[in-house]
Amino acid sequence: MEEWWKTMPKIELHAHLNGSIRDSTLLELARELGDKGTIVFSDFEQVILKHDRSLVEVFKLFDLIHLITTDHKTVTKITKEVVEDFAAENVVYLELRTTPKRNDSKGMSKESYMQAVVEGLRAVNNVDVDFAHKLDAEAIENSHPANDRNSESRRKKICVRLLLSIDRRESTEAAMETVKLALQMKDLGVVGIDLSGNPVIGEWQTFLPALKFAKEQGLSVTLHSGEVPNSEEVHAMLDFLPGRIGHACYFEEDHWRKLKSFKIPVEICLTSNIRTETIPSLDVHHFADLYNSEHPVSLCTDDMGVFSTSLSHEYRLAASAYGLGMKEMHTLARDAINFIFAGNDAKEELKEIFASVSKELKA
Ligand SMILES: CC(C)=CCNc1ncnc2c1ncn2[C@@H]1O[C@H](COP(=O)(O)O)[C@@H](O)[C@H]1O
Ligand SMILES: [Zn+2]
Repeated sequence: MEEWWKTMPKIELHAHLNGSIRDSTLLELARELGDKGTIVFSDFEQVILKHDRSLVEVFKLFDLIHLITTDHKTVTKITKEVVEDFAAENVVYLELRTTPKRNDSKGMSKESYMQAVVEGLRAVNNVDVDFAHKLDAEAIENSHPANDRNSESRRKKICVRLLLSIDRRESTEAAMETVKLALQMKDLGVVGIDLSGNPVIGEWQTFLPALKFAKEQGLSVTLHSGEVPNSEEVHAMLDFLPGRIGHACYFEEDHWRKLKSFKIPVEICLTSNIRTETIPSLDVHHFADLYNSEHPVSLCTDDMGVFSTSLSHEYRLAASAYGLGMKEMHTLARDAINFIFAGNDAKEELKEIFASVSKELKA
């Protein structure tokens, strides 16, 4: 029998596309590029197989990953696989984030990069993907004609929404371009903006105009916050009142007070924080205090490929580190519905899914 942390429905709110690639796919793509002479495969292989990476090494690995994922076909393939992997472990709602990238040598614009991502969502065929309400029925009908849908009435379903990330290396103009693209893509399941990238790079003031614009235009915003000590930036980020924040590792007393009084939900990435040594061990992780004070939190993977984890594994870790039982885990997973960025239809559907499992738990 599969373990309950795998079978229980889960919600993933903090997953970076290029950090979630299967090791096998990464190696396969690297080998192809090695054969072509674009990269030295053995260097790459060593970095992928290394597990105790420092913060600097993690961002080096991202640069390497970007070297091998910057053509449309690959972006489509990895998107498809990442969604399939989350669905396979019963993630019922996924907010997948990615940085739209321009790559002139491949004829790629930020927009065509995102089209390739959407292609990947359409290409998933072992699970139904709800990613855009307007296109939902049509997409499902095309990929599974009515006849075989009857025989597959118990197919799994995953609801996917997209967040476009602004990389901290980007200029105000580039950030603004990403926000405008997100607005254009609202009907394709884009619900918000993320600010991410190497936390020692870039200034809050650079991104603020684009983030403000996003908010004014009705997009939700989540921010990587407190990945390195930067008190002033954390205050500015909290004052911005984002829909959620990620990490909150180097928070001080004043920050916690503000976070709690503003009730800003926190995306918690246990393995990521331990691997990158932003938190020394699970027993001193801020999850415990936030959970005990009933502050809204959600367990997330961050980069399930880069950190060799899965959302099920994150739940198992939390269960054993903080002594939480099956019912508490179910409630924790369910309560994330309150701070997903998708609209009410998706929320209602998720409530039903979780309610039917609650009944089973009580039975
Ligand atoms: C090292 C450390 C503290 C890791 C915590 N986690 C992260 N913090 C900030 N940005 C990230 C993190 N993980 C992934 N990213 C961003 O997401 C990108 C990969 O996904 P994508 O290309 O946007 O599809 C990376 O290049 C990086 O810009
Ligand atoms: Zn992240």
